[in-house]
Amino acid sequence: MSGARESREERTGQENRKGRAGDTARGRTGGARALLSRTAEALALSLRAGPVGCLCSALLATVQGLLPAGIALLTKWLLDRLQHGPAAGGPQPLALVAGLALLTTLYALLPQLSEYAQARLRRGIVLVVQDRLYGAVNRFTGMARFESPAFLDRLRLAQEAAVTAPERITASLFAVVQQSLTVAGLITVLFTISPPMTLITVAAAAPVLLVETALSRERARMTLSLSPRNRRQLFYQRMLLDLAAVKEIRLFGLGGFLLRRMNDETRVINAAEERLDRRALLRQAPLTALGTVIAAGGLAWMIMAAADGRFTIGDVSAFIASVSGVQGALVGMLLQGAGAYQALLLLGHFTDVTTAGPDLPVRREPLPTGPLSRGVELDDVWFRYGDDGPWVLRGVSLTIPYGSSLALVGLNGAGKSTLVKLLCRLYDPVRGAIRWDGTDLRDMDPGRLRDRISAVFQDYVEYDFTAADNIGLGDLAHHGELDRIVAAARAADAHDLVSALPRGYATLLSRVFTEGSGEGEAGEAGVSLSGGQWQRLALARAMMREGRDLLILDEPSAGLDAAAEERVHRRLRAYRAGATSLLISHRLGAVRRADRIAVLEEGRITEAGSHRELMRRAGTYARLFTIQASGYADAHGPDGTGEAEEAEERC
Ligand SMILES: Nc1ncnc2c1ncn2[C@@H]1O[C@H](COP(=O)(O)OP(=O)(O)OP(=O)(O)O)[C@@H](O)[C@H]1O
Repeated sequence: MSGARESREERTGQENRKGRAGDTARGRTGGARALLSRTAEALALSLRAGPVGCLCSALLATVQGLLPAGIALLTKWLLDRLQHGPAAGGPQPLALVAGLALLTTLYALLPQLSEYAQARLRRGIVLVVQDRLYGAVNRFTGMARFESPAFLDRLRLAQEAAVTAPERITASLFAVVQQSLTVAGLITVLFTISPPMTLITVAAAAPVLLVETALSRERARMTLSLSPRNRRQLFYQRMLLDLAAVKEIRLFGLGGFLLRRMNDETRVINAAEERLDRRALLRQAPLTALGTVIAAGGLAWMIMAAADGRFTIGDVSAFIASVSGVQGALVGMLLQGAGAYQALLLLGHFTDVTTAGPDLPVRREPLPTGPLSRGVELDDVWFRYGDDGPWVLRGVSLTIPYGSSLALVGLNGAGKSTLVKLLCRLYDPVRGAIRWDGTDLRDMDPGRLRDRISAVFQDYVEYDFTAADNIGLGDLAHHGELDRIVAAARAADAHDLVSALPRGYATLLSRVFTEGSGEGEAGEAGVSLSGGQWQRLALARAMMREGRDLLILDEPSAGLDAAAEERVHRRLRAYRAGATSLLISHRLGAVRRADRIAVLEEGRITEAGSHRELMRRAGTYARLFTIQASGYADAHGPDGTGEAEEAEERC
């Protein structure tokens, strides 16, 4: 193996690894720098999502923050004026009453305005964040990350973060700004009255502040440690409501079992929360009492001083307003800060996903992917899903010459579908290479390569769209062309079944959505298809991709009845004639007419040749074929003897 090749293989291994796990190191820590950069990121996101909503929220927070100090000051002046008359100086009582009325009205109205501005901002953020997250996921060209439990876990957290975190961080920041201004304003008012009283006010708030700081850290830790349990709880919830699982859950009586497991998780979560709440109560109660004692002591001293004429009634009123105001604002700041801290940790997962590097290496200037003219070649391809996993493909060398059909046969788990994933460059080989007319797939743009391929995958998708959409999605450029959709349906033996649907090609195929439902309307239920009918639509979708260079059919007829299978394969043979194709099927009758048949056993090609050559060779293929053919022969005649040849023909 050449040095260049070795280093490419090393890189591929690393990329596959990176693809499976994602970039795990970044973003999940709660270090100060990471938190600061995430705060900046959340703010930038909010500004982008709704600059007006953001500025309005900031302005409202500033005004709301200063209002308590203003109200305390006006109240003090009013009381002083009432106590000492014009000698007290300052504005007229009526002006003070009017000022107080204005400020208290604002105090009542501004929260509603700021709720409106933040809801507007929230909607904008959801759109931007959704676009960013799913756009990033869509840019992953391979599928390793989608098959990695660690990355899927991260993706779920990122989804959660996308919905809540940026808005929570922004809202918390505004709230912290508002409460800081409240604290600063009240302390300034108090300081003008009495610097020692300012100290007493801060001292009264300090114990609660300390205990809340410790508790918010504990809460953040608990949320993180309970997150796997929360995810499992969600999994049980989903299972209990999942349409695909209903049959098994009912038949095997699994409902109670799943419910018990879900409740067990909830009990553990509840117990942990209960423990923390109890600790909070035990610590908060005495310290809150201590804070109150300090404040009460300060108040007693102030009243005595007021009796001596050193303070006015207005001073006493400002003191009472400030103590409760400062304490409330400080605790509020802490709670908001704790909420923001948790949201910032969660945002780390969102950042990880949206900034994850490419999962497969793509050349800066990919080589052109021309129309296939010579063929596709697998050269000593080795592949495994993880560095410590078993080899799934072990030195596979195969050629699909241009214009010919290759059938791949093998037992379950032999590696056939894996090979398909590699051909579509959803993974890269760990060793060896796959070449398209001599060009390594890794040197091509994956999008352009896939544009030249059509495929029916073993696990095809059932889209909750109309029948026409289900087929038209095969070629988005011609998605709305009914003639082409009908031609594809005919080629896949799906036209009659679609025509018989209540609204033909416009019928919605869904058990989840309803047809023709507008806002507030229930709409008609969509139509459900059988497995074999869905499979024919998947085939039609592949047929929609006219003029592609390589057709891959991975078990295209597994769910079809015998008559449909025969019709489909007849049409497929006509469709494949002259085209380059790879057919994978356990139904050996369907593969026998391929130009070449290769047998894959435990990741190795053990036999290759035409049907007749392989039957003469009497190896694995012949054995498997005979087993299947004899099944038909048994069914045909009472003793099954002398029927093999006839059965072979029928196969
Ligand atoms: N995402 C994955 N991660 C780890 N191992 C995998 C993954 N997908 C498949 N495998 C393993 O790779 C091996 C080959 O699987 P593959 O699906 O390619 O087999 P197959 O020949 O298509 O089988 P079948 O005939 O049952 O469809 C199996 O042992 C399987 O467990």
